[in-house]
Amino acid sequence: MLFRGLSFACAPGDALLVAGANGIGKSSLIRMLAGLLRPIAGSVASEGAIGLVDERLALDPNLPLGQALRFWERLDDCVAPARAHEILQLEPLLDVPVRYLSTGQKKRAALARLLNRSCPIWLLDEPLNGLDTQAQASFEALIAQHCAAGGIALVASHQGIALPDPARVELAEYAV
Ligand SMILES: Nc1ncnc2c1ncn2[C@@H]1O[C@H](COP(=O)(O)OP(=O)(O)OP(=O)(O)O)[C@@H](O)[C@H]1O
Repeated sequence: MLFRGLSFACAPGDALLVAGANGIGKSSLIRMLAGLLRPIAGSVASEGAIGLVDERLALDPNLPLGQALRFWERLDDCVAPARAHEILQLEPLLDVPVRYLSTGQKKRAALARLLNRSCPIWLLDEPLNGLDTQAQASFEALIAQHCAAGGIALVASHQGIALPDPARVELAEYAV
């Protein structure tokens, strides 16, 4: 048992920060919200498509990045993939096999998958991990834009992250 008695709601435009020490259950909560893990008790209701970014890249390590991203761009009916490549500065990397990308480059590739889906609910598990200061600031700006356009951003992070007027869930308060 990780936590009990936790309840919250997010409306369009909301940002919510899930905070807590290593192992408290932030990733588990995010996986429950994404429908990948079933809580022992309680329920999750959501309206609208959910985009999850966590430590798993979900890109073929043997393909050049452009081709690996194209797999998802086709599945997701993405109409303007070049936009995400540009925003995340992936253009110079499109011919590089995914397995050769650095930690931060891989994270930017995962974020491109998220942008290409244009889904209203973002579940972000440690989204700044591996990003340099400039890439962190750019992604924080993207989160602010997403919320300003009526999206929801729910973020688990143990490092400081700038979110627009965030609500905060301190998981330690619900720990069992
Ligand atoms: N499938 C599983 N079966 C059993 N225990 C698990 C499982 N997945 C995670 N745990 C345990 O649940 C606890 C919470 O893990 P979780 O990954 O949710 O923590 P976290 O708050 O995201 O940690 P971190 O900040 O280190 O990423 C940990 O003690 C972990 O070992």
